Order: sequence, then C-alpha cells, then structure tokens
Amino acid sequence: MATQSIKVDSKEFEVKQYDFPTQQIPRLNYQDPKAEKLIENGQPVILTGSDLVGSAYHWDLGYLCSNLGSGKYTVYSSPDGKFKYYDEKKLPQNKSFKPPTSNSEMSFQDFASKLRKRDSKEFIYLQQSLNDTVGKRIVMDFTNFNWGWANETQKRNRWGPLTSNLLLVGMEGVITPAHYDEQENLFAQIQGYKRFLLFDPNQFDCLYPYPIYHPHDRQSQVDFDAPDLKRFPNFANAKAHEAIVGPKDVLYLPMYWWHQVESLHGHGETISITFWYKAAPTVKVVYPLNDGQKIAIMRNIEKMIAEALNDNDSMPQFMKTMVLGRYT
Ligand SMILES: CCC[C@@H](CC(=O)O)C(=O)C(=O)O
Ligand SMILES: [Zn+2]
Repeated sequence: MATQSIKVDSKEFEVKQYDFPTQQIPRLNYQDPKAEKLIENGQPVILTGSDLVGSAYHWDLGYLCSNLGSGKYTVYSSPDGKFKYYDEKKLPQNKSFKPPTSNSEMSFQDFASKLRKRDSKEFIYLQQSLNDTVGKRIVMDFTNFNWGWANETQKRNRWGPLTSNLLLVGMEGVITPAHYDEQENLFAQIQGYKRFLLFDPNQFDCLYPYPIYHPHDRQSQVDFDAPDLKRFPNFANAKAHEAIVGPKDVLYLPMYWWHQVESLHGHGETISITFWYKAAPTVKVVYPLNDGQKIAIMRNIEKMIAEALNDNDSMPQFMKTMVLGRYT
C-alpha cells in the first residue's frame, strides 16, 4: 500500500495513499459565523477552540486506568486492523456471515496492559458508551464538558436528543472502514491523531453499501486497499474530503456523510469521544429533495420490499427485474 507524508502544523504524518482525489475539510474557530453556517448546511468542518471536552484533555491511559473503575468495557479485536461494524441483530438472517472482528468485555486496566504489550498479531480497539460504572473523577470530567455550547449547537440546528457518547481508545493503525451513520456527530479528539476521509452523501452510487438486511448495512462494500472496479466501477469517480483530526479538535460529521477513519502511526494511541444526536425532524418537505432525504427514501423502500418478499435471497432478482432495462 503506497503511503504519502503530509504536514499539519509542523507535524509529519504518514498516511495511506488512495486513488481518489481529496480536498481539505475547513478548520475554523468554533465561534466563526462561517463554521456555524457550514453546520447549518450539513457540511463537515473542524472546529477549534470549543473545548467541548476540555475537562478531559488530561485523559491518558494512566488516568483512565486509575479512574474508569473496574467496570467492563467492550474491546474489539481485528487481525488486519480494520474494524468494519456489523449489526449482531442481523446475524440470524445471515447464517453464512463471518464476523470480521471479535469482541470481549474486559476491565480498562486489562485493555491498557494489552495495548502496552503491543502484541502486533492483533489490533485492538475499545469502543464503549460512557456509563455509570465510571469513577467519580470521570463523572466530574464528563459533567464539565462544554455542554453550554453543545446544547446551543443542538438547539440552533434543531437536532434531536443526544443519544450517546462513545469513548474510543484505539491502537495506532486501527481503521474504521467507510460507512455512513444516521445521526449527527460532534466528534471530539482527546489524544493522538485520526485521519478522516469523508464522502458527500451524493457519492452513494460510488460507495456501494451492503444490502439493508446485511449485518454490514451502511458499510461500503469497496475495499479501499484493493477496490474491485469490475463490481464497483463507479468507485473510480469517488471524491473525498480529508482532514487530520488532532487533540482538542472537534469534527462536525454530518449525518449520511460517508467516513473512513484511520488512527495514525507515530503519535500514540487515539482517544476520542463521539456526541451522536438524532436528526432534525423534517417539518416541511422542500423540493428538490437533498441527498440525505433520498438515502432515507431508498432505505425505507429496501426495508419495505425485504419485508414484503420475506425472503432476502429473492431480493437481488426482484430488484434487477424492477430496474434493469427499465431505469438503466
Ligand atoms: C464506533 C465509531 C467509530 C468512529 C470512527 C473512528 O473513530 O474510528 C465513527 O465511525 C463515528 O464516530 O461515527
Ligand atoms: Zn461512523
């Protein structure tokens, strides 16, 4: 895999090189009206100066070991460093599916000692919602997040409720492959550096998500390291937005925007916290529909057809019959 070195604020980063062109995601102060406008328009932006998780800037492995308590945390393990999400609820209807990662529950202390061993045979990635088993100093840090700004941003953009804060602690080199989420995300970086590759929702036809009933629903079928352009020809036209997200940065990651996230080598493990919000309710449908709305419509139609057929194996032929030669 070819790599390229990029410089950000006098820091050097080695990043994997892909064939698609990339443009930079803007970096703006969080109080800049241009930043607020980008968020309002559902465009990604890196916000500086918000101190959204300022009370957690001192979180490192040692501090978390001493203060996260003895609760169990979900730690994923992957042989190749890729952590493609899969929905366990869809396993029963996909008997032949082989999960690409395994996961286990362990104390943060056990996770940290595994990390320190740097057993390079496996990559590990802790992904856990912050819950009430954490120690009181973590609770205090959490309480002291910049909720005033977060709540104001949520209100100004008419987002729905905050659904979860996920704590992410990743080994250098872990990768979350390209996928989209159905929630708005304020992604706060505490330690280490993550390279984000984002794709506009209008690139849906370049990224070929798995069928809706598949455990990898919302994930791209394209292997960025070895794209199969016979099966996925339009991937050749993909265009990315790129950013290196470092400590104290907050990336606004709009709903339906595809993203691949790489924890970069040479800067230690990465610690991040997500703030996921339900979408703003559609008060009045305005035409032409935006790309996110079209994705929502496609998902609803796929769900309806899968339900009506009640036989996922007959879905591919049904969809071909409906589209090939008629809408192609
Ligand atoms: C489980 C969430 C992983 C995260 C990407 C990353 O930091 O590796 C992401 O996809 C998101 O925040 O939406
Ligand atoms: Zn995501």
